[in-house]
Amino acid sequence: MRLARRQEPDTFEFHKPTPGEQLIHFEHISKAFGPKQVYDDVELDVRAGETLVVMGGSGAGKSVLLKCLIGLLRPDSGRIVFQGRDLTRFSEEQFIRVRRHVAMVFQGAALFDSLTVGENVAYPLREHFPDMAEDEIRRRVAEKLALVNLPDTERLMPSDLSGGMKKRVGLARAIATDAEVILWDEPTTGLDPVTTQSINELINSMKTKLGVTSIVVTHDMVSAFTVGDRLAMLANRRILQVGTREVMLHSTVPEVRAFLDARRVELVPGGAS
Ligand SMILES: Nc1ncnc2c1ncn2[C@@H]1O[C@H](COP(=O)(O)OP(=O)(O)OP(=O)(O)O)[C@@H](O)[C@H]1O
Repeated sequence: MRLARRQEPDTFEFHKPTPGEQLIHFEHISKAFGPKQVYDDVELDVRAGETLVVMGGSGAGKSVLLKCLIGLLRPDSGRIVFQGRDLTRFSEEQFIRVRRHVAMVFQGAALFDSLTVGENVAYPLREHFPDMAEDEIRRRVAEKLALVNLPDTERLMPSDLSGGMKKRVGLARAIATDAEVILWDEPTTGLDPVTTQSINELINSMKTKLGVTSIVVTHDMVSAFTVGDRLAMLANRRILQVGTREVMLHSTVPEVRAFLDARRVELVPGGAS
């Protein structure tokens, strides 16, 4: 049934994209907090099925970009176009529907401490699908926990978990609704190398097995160059350069060069592919 014109602004339907097509476009985004100008004319596109890494120094505005995409913050001007729809004009109610398809894995996992692991993962299912049967919720929770290598942990409490396990529960919760786009805010910060590697592998397997599009914000250049199909450098209130690993490794943009040299990216095993 075709919706009446007056209802159109209240709907948000995700259409399965063709891999590689433009999915999201940040268009002339500006944002300030009081006197602090965080963005001035940010331009960035995200393609369906890719992992796009956003890198930049502390306070550059990487997390704010993700928060603008899911409506937790609003740009002052510009548009965020998602499959042809301008999200900056969306109401909170519409963003709730967007968040079914665009899930964020928050820095520090942000689990509910008073809920079991199982209830944490079930939370978005109960929120977005109030009519879903308990059996189906249990099945999906078990499936997602298995996917993040934490099978049979439903009854544990967050306080029983290590930092890496909490991150993985946060991921299971983010993917519970089968979101097509996942936003990762510092997914490997503070993790040991083995857990970091398992998170990198998860990001890659979300893409290869499920066709998920990811935006990853990270300080961790090993992770950035392991998971990123393209990398974007955010600095001086703008996206200064976007490119493949190879392009970025050989960047001649002074800010990008200085950022990468300071992190010795050339020494990253497998970094230059
Ligand atoms: N809700 C807010 N209110 C006021 N200022 C904010 C808010 N959120 C972010 N900022 C400011 O915006 C700037 C960018 O923040 P953001 O968290 O995006 O940085 P970041 O690049 O992710 O940094 P980090 O790598 O340290 O997490 C910072 O100066 C921050 O203090």
